[in-house]
Amino acid sequence: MTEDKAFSTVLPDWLKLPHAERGNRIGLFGGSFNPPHSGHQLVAETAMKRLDLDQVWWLVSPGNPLKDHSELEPQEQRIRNVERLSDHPGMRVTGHEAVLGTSYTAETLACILARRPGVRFVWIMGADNLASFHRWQNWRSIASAVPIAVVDRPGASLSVMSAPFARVFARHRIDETDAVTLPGLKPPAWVFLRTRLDAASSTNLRKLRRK
Ligand SMILES: Nc1ncnc2c1ncn2[C@@H]1O[C@H](COP(=O)(O)OP(=O)(O)OP(=O)(O)O)[C@@H](O)[C@H]1O
Ligand SMILES: O=C(O)c1ccc[n+]([C@@H]2O[C@H](COP(=O)([O-])O)[C@@H](O)[C@H]2O)c1
Repeated sequence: MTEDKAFSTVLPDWLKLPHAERGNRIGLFGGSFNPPHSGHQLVAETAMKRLDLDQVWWLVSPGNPLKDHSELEPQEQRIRNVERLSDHPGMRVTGHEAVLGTSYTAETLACILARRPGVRFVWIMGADNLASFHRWQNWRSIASAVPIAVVDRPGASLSVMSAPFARVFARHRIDETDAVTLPGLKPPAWVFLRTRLDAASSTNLRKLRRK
C-alpha cells in the first residue's frame, strides 16, 4: 500500500495532504488563521490570480512556533472557519502539519516536496511575516526550497525592502510584472506583490470578541 493510501484510510479529510498532479502550480499559504478574515482571502486570491496557480493550500498551523498559544482556538475549529471563508474552486484547506508533527515551515516543506514530486510549489505570506522571516528555523533553506510570494499588508510595505531576507536575497527578487513566471523558477526566487490593501487582523478580531 502506498504511503498516501495508508494515510487516507485512517485520517479525517481535514488532516489529509491535498491531491496534486505533476506540473500543477500550487501556492502554500501557512497561517494561524485565529480567526481567518478578509485579509487572508485577499492574499490567497491575489496569489492565485497573479501567479496563475492551479490551487492554493491553506496550511492551518498547529501553532506558530514564534507566537503565544494561550488564545489559540483548536486546529479543527480554525480549519472549519477557513473552509467557510475559502469556498472557491482551487482553494484547499488542511491541518496536515499536525500529522507531520511540526509547525516549522522548513520541515513541512521537506515533507510536502517529498510526497508531491514534480509539483511547482510556492510559499505565500504577508509582508509583515517577511520582516521577521530571518527568525524562522532554517529560513535560508526555506528560500532555497521553494519560490516565495510576499503580498503587501498595511503597515508592513516599507519594512519589506529593509528586511534581512530582502537584503540577503536581493538579487533573486523578480519584478512583479513577471510574477506569473515565479512558480516555474528555480529557487531562490521571490516577488513582492502590491495590491489593494486590507487592514483586517486576527488580533483585532479577537479583541472585538472580548468586548
Ligand atoms: N490583512 C492582511 N493583509 C495581508 N496579509 C495578511 C493580512 N492578514 C494576515 N496576513 C498574512 O496571512 C498569513 C497568516 O496570518 P495570520 O493568521 O497570522 O493572521 P494575522 O491577522 O496576522 O494574525 P494575528 O493578528 O493573530 O498575528 C501571514 O502570512 C500574514 O502575513
Ligand atoms: O518555521 C518557523 O520557524 C516559523 C516561524 C513562524 C511562523 N511560521 C509559519 O508561518 C506561517 C504564518 O504564521 P502566522 O502565525 O503568522 O499566521 C505558519 O505556517 C507558521 O507555522 C514558521
